[in-house]
Amino acid sequence: MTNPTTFPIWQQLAEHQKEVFPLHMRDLFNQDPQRFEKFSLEVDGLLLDYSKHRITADTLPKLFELARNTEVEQWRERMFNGEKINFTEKRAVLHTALRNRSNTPVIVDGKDVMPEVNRVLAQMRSFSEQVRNGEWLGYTGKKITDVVNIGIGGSDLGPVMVCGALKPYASPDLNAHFVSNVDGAHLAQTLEQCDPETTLFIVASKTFTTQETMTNARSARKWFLAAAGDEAHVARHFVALSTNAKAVNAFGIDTANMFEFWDWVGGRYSLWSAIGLSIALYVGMDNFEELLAGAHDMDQHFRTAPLEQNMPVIMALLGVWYNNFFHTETQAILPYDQGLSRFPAYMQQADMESNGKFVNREGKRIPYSTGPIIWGEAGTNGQHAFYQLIHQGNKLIPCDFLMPIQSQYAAGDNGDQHHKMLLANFFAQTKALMQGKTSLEVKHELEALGMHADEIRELMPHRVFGGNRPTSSILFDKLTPRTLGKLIALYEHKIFVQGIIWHINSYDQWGVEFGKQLAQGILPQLQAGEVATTHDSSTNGLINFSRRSAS
Ligand SMILES: O=P(O)(O)OC[C@H]1O[C@H](O)[C@H](O)[C@@H](O)[C@@H]1O
Repeated sequence: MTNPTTFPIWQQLAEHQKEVFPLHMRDLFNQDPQRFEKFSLEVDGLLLDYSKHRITADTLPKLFELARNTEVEQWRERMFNGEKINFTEKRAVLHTALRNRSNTPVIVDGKDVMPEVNRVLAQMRSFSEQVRNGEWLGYTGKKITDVVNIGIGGSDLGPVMVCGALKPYASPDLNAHFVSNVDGAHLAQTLEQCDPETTLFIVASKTFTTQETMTNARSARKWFLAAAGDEAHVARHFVALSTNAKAVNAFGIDTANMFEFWDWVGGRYSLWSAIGLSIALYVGMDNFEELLAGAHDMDQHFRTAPLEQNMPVIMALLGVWYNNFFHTETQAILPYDQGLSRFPAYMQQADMESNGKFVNREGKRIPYSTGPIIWGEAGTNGQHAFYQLIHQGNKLIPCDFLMPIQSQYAAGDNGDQHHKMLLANFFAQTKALMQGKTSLEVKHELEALGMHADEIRELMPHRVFGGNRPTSSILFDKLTPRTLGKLIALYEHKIFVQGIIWHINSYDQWGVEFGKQLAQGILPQLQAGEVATTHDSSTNGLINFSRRSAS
């Protein structure tokens, strides 16, 4: 069966939702003091508290049955074993091999990929160590002080997010910059901070054909050559991360300066590959390998734990519960950690590019909801912006709250206070979203302030909080490279499980191609300054308006 809604369990879940819907979590907590113990799980130092969800003891067993009916366990093995589960691109999906620290053979097309994976890791170690210890020098003999990663999408977001998160582990002698947008401002503002003599450019592109990256890389090369003069110096200042040796060569980067990866690494799953070179340079190869080790820990857990104790599976099923039975449309990711401020953006690509699909694996239009809209922002900032809607809007928004128990920073004498405040806000928000505030509580509160009864009556509806808003809390000791690796892999596997249940291919992204194709057609028209007549009237109108303004 390919349509999950045709399994009897789907219908049972829909019925069960009708029973659960009227229940309030506040009452569920009052009735069962063991709720936290029953609905929380600790794996390798990561705690997932899923007790603040609209579930009863009957909910997850039904969802596990759905997972079993849709063959999540079998598909999981297919992925780990290198089967070509990305069938529209005829590719295996093996980001797990990139961090396979136990080094067991992983076979693709009859060949073990591990020797190649290890070869590139060794190349990354050797290069990053040379740059960091000053053996690799710029063309005038100076040490590299700035690394500029030029890439976009999966060749940017992962390294940006990880470098932001692992800043406390970074070398103080090396700045990491990331240029992605084809808007010239991004490159120009970055180059203002760099000196051509001491800057290393990493051109990161799986395909090495992406318009934005190639344009930025060409402009960076021009900027560099304007100072360095001789083309021969390019070799010391430009390296490439790609699967496409031919295009790297054609661009003018010696393939000796190329760090390879393979077509079985999806762009949005590529930070574990050579695409992580900027991370290795910034925090050192030992820390990069710790990141891989953390992801490997999570891979082992995901692969071996029974569904009932499997953290990515539980997160995925809760997501399906809301998405398909409560018909929620979005999922917020709210890290209470400044270093993780790009984590929601990273997860946006990982999740939405993977599961934003409208046909199933047979190419049939899907009659049920697939991937959610992922969004979010670091706490506590978000609290002062959009949390109003989460608390009192009329949309149900499941939220993931994430936080390290210990900070990496002591902000002066007040250091501990900062972190305690952050924790207090985290706990308070999830509590408030769960329990809400009743009219009686509002009444007592306002009476205590000495407010007149008429005014209380008028204000009451505005000050009531419905609560019953679902949150997962993910706590961990400290945001170390290893923990970060686990966290990212946790979400990757959550996305995988949901894709299997929805019976879609989570590993292609044809939807991105269409806009790219059209842009390729419009660009020559803009360059030629032609009057546009061949498009719809809106597109013609916009192009022609831009011509007028440019002249
Ligand atoms: O690494 P590249 O080949 O330059 O691709 C960069 C990005 O481009 C595309 O638009 C894809 O949708 C992304 O998945 C990919 O990460």
